Amino acid sequence: MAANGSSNFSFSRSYSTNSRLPLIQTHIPETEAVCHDDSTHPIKAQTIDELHSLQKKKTSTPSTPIRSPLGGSFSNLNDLERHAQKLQSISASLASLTRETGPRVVSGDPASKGTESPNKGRAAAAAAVDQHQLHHGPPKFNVSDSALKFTHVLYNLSPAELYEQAIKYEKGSFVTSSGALATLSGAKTGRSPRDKRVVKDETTENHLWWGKGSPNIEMDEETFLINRERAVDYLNSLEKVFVNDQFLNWDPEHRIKVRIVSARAYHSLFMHNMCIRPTFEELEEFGSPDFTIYNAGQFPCNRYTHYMTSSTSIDINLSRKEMVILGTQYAGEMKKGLFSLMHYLMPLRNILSLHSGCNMGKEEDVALFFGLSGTGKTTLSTDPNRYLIGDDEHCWSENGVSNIEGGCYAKCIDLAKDKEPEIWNAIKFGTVVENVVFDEYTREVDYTDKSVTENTRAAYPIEYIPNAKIPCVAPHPKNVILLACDAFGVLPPVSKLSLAQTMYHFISGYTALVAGTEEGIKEPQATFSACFGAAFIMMHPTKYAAMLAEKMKQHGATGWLVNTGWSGGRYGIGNRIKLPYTRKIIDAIHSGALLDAEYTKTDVFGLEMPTALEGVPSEILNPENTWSDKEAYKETLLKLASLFKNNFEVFATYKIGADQSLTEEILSAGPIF
Ligand SMILES: Nc1ncnc2c1ncn2[C@@H]1O[C@H](COP(=O)(O)OP(=O)(O)O)[C@@H](O)[C@H]1O
Ligand SMILES: C=C(OP(=O)(O)O)C(=O)O
Ligand SMILES: [Ca+2]
Ligand SMILES: [Mn+2]
Repeated sequence: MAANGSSNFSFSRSYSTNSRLPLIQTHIPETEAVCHDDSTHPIKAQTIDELHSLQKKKTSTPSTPIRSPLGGSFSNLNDLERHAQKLQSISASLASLTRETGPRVVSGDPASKGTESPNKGRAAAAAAVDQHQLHHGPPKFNVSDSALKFTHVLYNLSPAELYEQAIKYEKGSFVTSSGALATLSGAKTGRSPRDKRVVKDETTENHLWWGKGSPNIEMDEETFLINRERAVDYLNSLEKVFVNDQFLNWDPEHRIKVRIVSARAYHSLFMHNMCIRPTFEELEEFGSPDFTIYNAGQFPCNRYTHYMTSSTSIDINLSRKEMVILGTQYAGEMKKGLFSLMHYLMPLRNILSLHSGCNMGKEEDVALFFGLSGTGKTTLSTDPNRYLIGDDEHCWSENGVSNIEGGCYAKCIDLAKDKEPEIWNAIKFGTVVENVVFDEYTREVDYTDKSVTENTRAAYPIEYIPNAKIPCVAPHPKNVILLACDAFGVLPPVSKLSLAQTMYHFISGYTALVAGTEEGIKEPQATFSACFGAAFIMMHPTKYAAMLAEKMKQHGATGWLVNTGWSGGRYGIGNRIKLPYTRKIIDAIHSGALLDAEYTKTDVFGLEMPTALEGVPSEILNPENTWSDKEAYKETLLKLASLFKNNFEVFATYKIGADQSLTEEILSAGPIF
């Protein structure tokens, strides 16, 4: 038979996208009517089962040979021991803290009837591990039914295997026309910052930022354990769980080992993409994790539990090095939860954690892009003329900048191939697309469709961006770009900042978007989020600000404020600044051209705006010029200035850095009116 089939049938030429199925031409030319089989290979399999067993090739010699010690021989005892240890470590992660017995943890898909031996580098079951053997010796009392069951562990599966798991077992999983895995995150399509809890204990009480304005809503150790038990019980009640062992931070000196236990293939693939992927060898040597996430997102927390105010809870326990997720399946919680962890761990090592994108030019000039959600970190750090270091989370240490993650998480609402080709092309096999709508027949994604949510997302490994720099590390930054999407339309498209202004705007963390899709809301909603990521910081914002000031001074970095929002009037009257203009502005920052430009100073905010810039119409550089109603401009400007002022009041009483002078300088770098 002709392998490509083209000689004995062809698709009808009249096939159009309207007809659901192409017609098949069944007329076969006389000369080709006979099916010739030239193959000289005899069939190797004698049975269907045997045929199927031939389909999957073992990746390596059996370093992890058997499911049961009785099941066969093994060549390397050390390997076997290592894998037994790995399984014990996973079993320890899944152990209940209140019962002496738990389910027996075994590796592999329960559906594959024990015929598959795991690949090299994976945890294999040398034997099923009883949790009571690990922790408490033989059971004396308190035996529960769960001790009689098995929990199968699907450990660091490949994207292909995770696709199969998702499609087989998770409703709402589909392969899109570009090969991505489309999933639904359930009722929650964004993070739930009000449901985040942090355990307050002796260690964290004095170290963390608590109280008004802080993202760290307290809970006690006991409540954490109640929620942890709830999550562990839920996970153990399942036939199988997914376990990912991966890394955070590309700086090898400060690499953190994380384990993610989850119930969905979607979550496992998401983290596979977002964290740093270990090599087989690194996985063999992984040992026990530095931090563990229990994601039981399908299962709610109990509102009768102390400190709980809804069915959702995201709980961080820094002393136990654990995080528990209940009642939300939004995958971004895991990524941003780990980011919170880094905001605690890294400053302890005198390393600054940053909610920023980062890229590097050919001359090794490095830029950071700070900004709240939707302001352009991912879009602008993904630049065909520069090396991508990362789109969202970085560390700035003595060694320079390092990406915390191994992937990117791009917004995809209104994504267009011509405007953002790198991100568009990254949405292929292996990429998870969340909450997008697609054509039920062609499986082509409609990126303009907001039916499920406006926060549609794509998570892909960073190497899916062609000019990503691997390893994702870079020298000290030259430019620090603060992005604000100003829906009031009064901030200049770009301004050069003094160090004190950079600090003022960094601590303010301003952006203004238009609130959701609620009808009737025309007024922009100002958001102030300290350090452009108040939801993730663990200590007081001034701690991070002082570190940033110190580093910028030491390395001579220049601060910039870039408005990626409105021009020509506020939302409803003006328009969002065109992305190609913003890109030209960013180019001029990178090239150094803007450093030498001519500047004028704005009223109220005292921002230095360039008078001209290549590729951008000069009249838009001063926002006042773009407003036809000058009175409205002035009014809106003053309104925004007073919002800034009110927001900053709480910081006025804090000392920033070693002496009072920096604090005073920063205070006077705000709007004056
Ligand atoms: N002038 C502009 N600058 C940056 N982004 C813009 C601009 N105009 C429209 N956008 C859109 O705004 C969104 C920015 O989102 P993204 O880069 O994912 O933000 P972040 O990573 O900071 O959350 C993208 O969808 C992008 O296409
Ligand atoms: C994933 C997120 O990051 P960002 O919107 O900044 O890309 C988030 O805030 O949930
Ligand atoms: Ca309660
Ligand atoms: Mn982003």
